[in-house]
Amino acid sequence: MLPVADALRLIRDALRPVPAEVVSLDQAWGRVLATDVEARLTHPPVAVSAMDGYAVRAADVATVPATLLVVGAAAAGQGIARALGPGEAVRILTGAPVPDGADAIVIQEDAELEGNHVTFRVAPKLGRFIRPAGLDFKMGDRLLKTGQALGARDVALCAAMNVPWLTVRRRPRVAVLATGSELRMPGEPLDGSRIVNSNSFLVASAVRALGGEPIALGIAADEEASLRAAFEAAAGADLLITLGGASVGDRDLVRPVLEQEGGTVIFQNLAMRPGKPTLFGRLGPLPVLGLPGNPVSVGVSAVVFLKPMLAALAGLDGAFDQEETTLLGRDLPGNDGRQDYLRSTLALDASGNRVATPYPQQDSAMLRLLAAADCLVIRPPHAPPAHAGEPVPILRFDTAGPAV
Ligand SMILES: Nc1nc2c(c(=O)[nH]1)N[C@H]1C(S)=C(S)[C@@H](COP(=O)(O)OP(=O)(O)OC[C@H]3O[C@@H](n4cnc5c(N)ncnc54)[C@H](O)[C@@H]3O)O[C@H]1N2
Ligand code: MOO
Repeated sequence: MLPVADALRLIRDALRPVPAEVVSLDQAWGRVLATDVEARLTHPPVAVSAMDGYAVRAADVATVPATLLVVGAAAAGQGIARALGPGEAVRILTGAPVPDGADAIVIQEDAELEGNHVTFRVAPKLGRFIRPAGLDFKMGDRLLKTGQALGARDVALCAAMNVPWLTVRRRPRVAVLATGSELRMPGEPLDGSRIVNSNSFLVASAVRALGGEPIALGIAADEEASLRAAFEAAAGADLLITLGGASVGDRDLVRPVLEQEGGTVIFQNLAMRPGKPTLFGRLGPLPVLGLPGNPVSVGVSAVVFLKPMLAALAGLDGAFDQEETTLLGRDLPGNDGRQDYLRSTLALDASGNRVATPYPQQDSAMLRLLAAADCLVIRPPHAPPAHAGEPVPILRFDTAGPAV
């Protein structure tokens, strides 16, 4: 049985980022940059006022009260044509260009206007409330980097940098194939001991949440011809995920058919629970992840494998380090040789610490607890008994994308 960390390394070594495409800003959220992004302007382009008030020469207001002549008004995007002379002030609004000659802004709360004269009772410091040109960024500054996923703030920054188009990785296309003659699609008539296909929906939804594009290949029967046809339909995808038929039973055909078709198996059988029969291989250029059929194995694999795989296909930096640490909410017995992923709730204790509490029942077929869980507590192979209050590694379900 291969340790999970080794499996992740083999997966990382086998995956390459998908090609890039150009998208407009309104399609950019959640995408991963395939080039650095440079500012196409300087922001602010000129010195501007940070407040509503009066632009002055600080030296004219060094002794207060001081009265100056108001010679014009400046608003955002609309400066005044002439420079400020001695004894002069300009009415100025937030964001307006500061007139030449002015070197401080006095806010209007500290000024008294009478006719076209303004009196100040507070002496401003040199440069007060003036944002110099380029305070935010300068033309040519590289503010966003290749491999970065774009959140809402990043998209806004690109817009402010006057960059309307971005070169990003196209969404990885993930073909999803359920296998099992017992399976029916939700809503189909069910007879006998048919099972409803839930796994395809979990994986397709997770692929979407992780920035990919799922391709639904439906259900293959437990027959070689059916699997073969489905494998052919996956050509052109960036990744094929098969669900079920991964174990050692007579009807577990994913591996035999993959090998018959000239594919290779890079690993199978992991020291993990659930998810032991997980397989990773290749069919020509197509990476193949074979997950066991148990719905909980699929849910766990979505976090443990799918997330880093989609990150690697999208060229996302640093996404293989997803573990966090929280405190354990209950005592746990010592572990055997498989790394356990325990469905757990996450809550704050009375002191404000985050606490992860595993459910007492962890059967691999119980989808209900998978859906209710907030995170997975990781129990490394041969971990000694753990006590409530100890720090433990966890994987969260709710940290898919770059969000805001
Ligand atoms: N002798 C052994 N038997 C088993 C071993 C083993 O090492 N030796 N491993 C066990 C482990 S661990 C797992 S996990 C399962 C995985 O088996 P398969 O990958 O072959 O999964 P299936 O048999 O196809 O299905 C298992 C279970 O899940 C249901 N299922 C399948 N697909 C779906 C779907 N798309 N949606 C919802 N539910 C699905 C299926 O009906 C079965 O109930 O093997 C153990 N056995
Ligand atoms: O590894 Mo299986 O997924 O334990 O249930």
